[in-house]
Amino acid sequence: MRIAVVTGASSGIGREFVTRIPAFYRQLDEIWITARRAERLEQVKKTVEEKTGIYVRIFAGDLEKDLIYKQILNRLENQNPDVRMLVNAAGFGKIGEAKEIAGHDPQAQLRMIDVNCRALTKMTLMILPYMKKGSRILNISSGASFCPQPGFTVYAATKAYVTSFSRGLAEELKKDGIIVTAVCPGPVDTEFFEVSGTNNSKAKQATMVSAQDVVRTALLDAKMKKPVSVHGTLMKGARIAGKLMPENVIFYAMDKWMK
Ligand SMILES: NC(=O)C1=CN([C@@H]2O[C@H](COP(=O)(O)OP(=O)(O)OC[C@H]3O[C@@H](n4cnc5c(N)ncnc54)[C@H](OP(=O)(O)O)[C@@H]3O)[C@@H](O)[C@H]2O)C=CC1
Ligand SMILES: N[C@@H](C=O)C(=O)O
Repeated sequence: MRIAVVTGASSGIGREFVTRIPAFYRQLDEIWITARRAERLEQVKKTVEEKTGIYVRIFAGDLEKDLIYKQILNRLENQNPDVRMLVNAAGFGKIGEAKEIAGHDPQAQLRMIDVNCRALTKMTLMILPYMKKGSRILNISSGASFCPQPGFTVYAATKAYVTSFSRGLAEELKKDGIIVTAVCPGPVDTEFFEVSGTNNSKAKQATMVSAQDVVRTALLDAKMKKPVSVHGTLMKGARIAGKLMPENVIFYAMDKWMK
């Protein structure tokens, strides 16, 4: 049985992947989707099943808790599927200085590390034994992984982990023919900014792209076995600048970017 697994499937980038994966892998038997909001997952299931005929299996639960992994692992052990694609899209950010955020919500940034880094790593390591030559892992990182971002410090640090983890893993898995792509978008028009807190940044609003465009680029880049997928000229430039610019110039630019 050939399957794809998508986390963060209840909205935004993850949901967009679920709708596009059937055209990417035409011989899938099932897509397994996960997020906390079960009713949202039901809507995604209905839409995708009606459109493609592929069975969508729901795992509703919180990636900060153990139960969801047990449920998925149980199913993996019972069905021994060939996982063609894993998309780790679940994640969130909180805008603000680290000390400020900790002052009104002491757990928020630790939870961010749990979901953005720990859950992504745990899911990847759990599913890897079920992947074969030609399987793909897409980890949704961010342009925020290109350099430190004061005012979004912990979030940017979690995404630096995701990009680094994905690039290292991509090298390790080359011998097995498994392709890993870190997807690094700039601002994307999703519910992300409802969760992250007010997005006053005019630069972000002016450069916002759609989840459709980001996912289309990501799937093409994964097809071409690229280790990093960056949608759009601006973010491609930001990636190069993050490598070449002196730190004081980067921090000046980040200050403007966040305002
Ligand atoms: N939007 C943007 O500007 C950018 C986003 N990204 C990254 O893209 C990814 C997807 O974000 P995006 O689609 O934009 O945002 P959304 O808020 O639309 O989607 C986030 C998804 O993550 C799931 N999720 C969050 N916390 C948990 C949890 N504890 N357990 C299980 N699922 C969880 C949510 O589901 P539910 O609430 O139902 O649990 C939801 O499906 C994230 O990793 C984000 O960091 C990267 C660059 C830019
Ligand atoms: N890239 C976006 C989040 O990851 C942002 O800059 O807000």
